[in-house]
Amino acid sequence: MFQPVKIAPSILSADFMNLQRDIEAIQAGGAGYVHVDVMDGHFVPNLTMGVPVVKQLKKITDMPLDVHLMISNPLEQLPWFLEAGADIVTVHAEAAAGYQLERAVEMIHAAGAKAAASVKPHTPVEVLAPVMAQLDMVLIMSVEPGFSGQSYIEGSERKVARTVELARAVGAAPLIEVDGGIGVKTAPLVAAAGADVLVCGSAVCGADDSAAAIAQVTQAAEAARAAALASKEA
Ligand SMILES: O=C(CO)[C@@H](O)[C@H](O)COP(=O)(O)O
Ligand SMILES: [Co+2]
Repeated sequence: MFQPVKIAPSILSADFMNLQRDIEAIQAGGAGYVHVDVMDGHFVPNLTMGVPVVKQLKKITDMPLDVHLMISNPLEQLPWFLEAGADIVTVHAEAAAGYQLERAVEMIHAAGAKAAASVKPHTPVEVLAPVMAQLDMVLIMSVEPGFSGQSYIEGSERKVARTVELARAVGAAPLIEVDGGIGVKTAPLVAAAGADVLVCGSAVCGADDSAAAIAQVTQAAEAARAAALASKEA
């Protein structure tokens, strides 16, 4: 908990006709990861990008590719994304019932990538208990997955705090990423609760100056995190 906060700009809000330009801008602005939202039109009611985009991104940036799979039957497609160069792969608990989530984590690790699991807003984070000790990252959705530009669901920060507790209870310390409606106003809430990685779509890739936006969100998050830490120590 309380590692330096990193920003993972979601390229879903980037200008696809100028994607390389946008990637260079977020890298220069200090982004920690490139967040790639893969949607299949089935698990979520939207269709976005897939393996070819991950392959091309790998050629133009050395920022870690944080691939958020919002797809049904993730075990079928996981090998494709791993082969394409995904550095962190997130699988949704709702799409990987029973043993499938454990299997997904094994497959990701066997390929040398980092494994993450995500829960939608109405799914309790407790469903991740069977794999919590193996996870490199937990992704808490603070909007219903499917679209960028939605408003942060109030109270999502409580789920972040709960995730910290659950992880600690099994002696684990996965990174905690929060995704959906994160910007200067909401970043402080989740950072104070223990979030390490903030996905920002419209607030960063949708901004005129993405580097300035990264700096503003990071500053807001770090200030809240420092205040939370100070109040714990007091
Ligand atoms: O996974 C998703 C949406 O399903 C996200 O990564 C969004 O793309 C983030 O966009 P903003 O809410 O930050 O605009
Ligand atoms: Co996402």
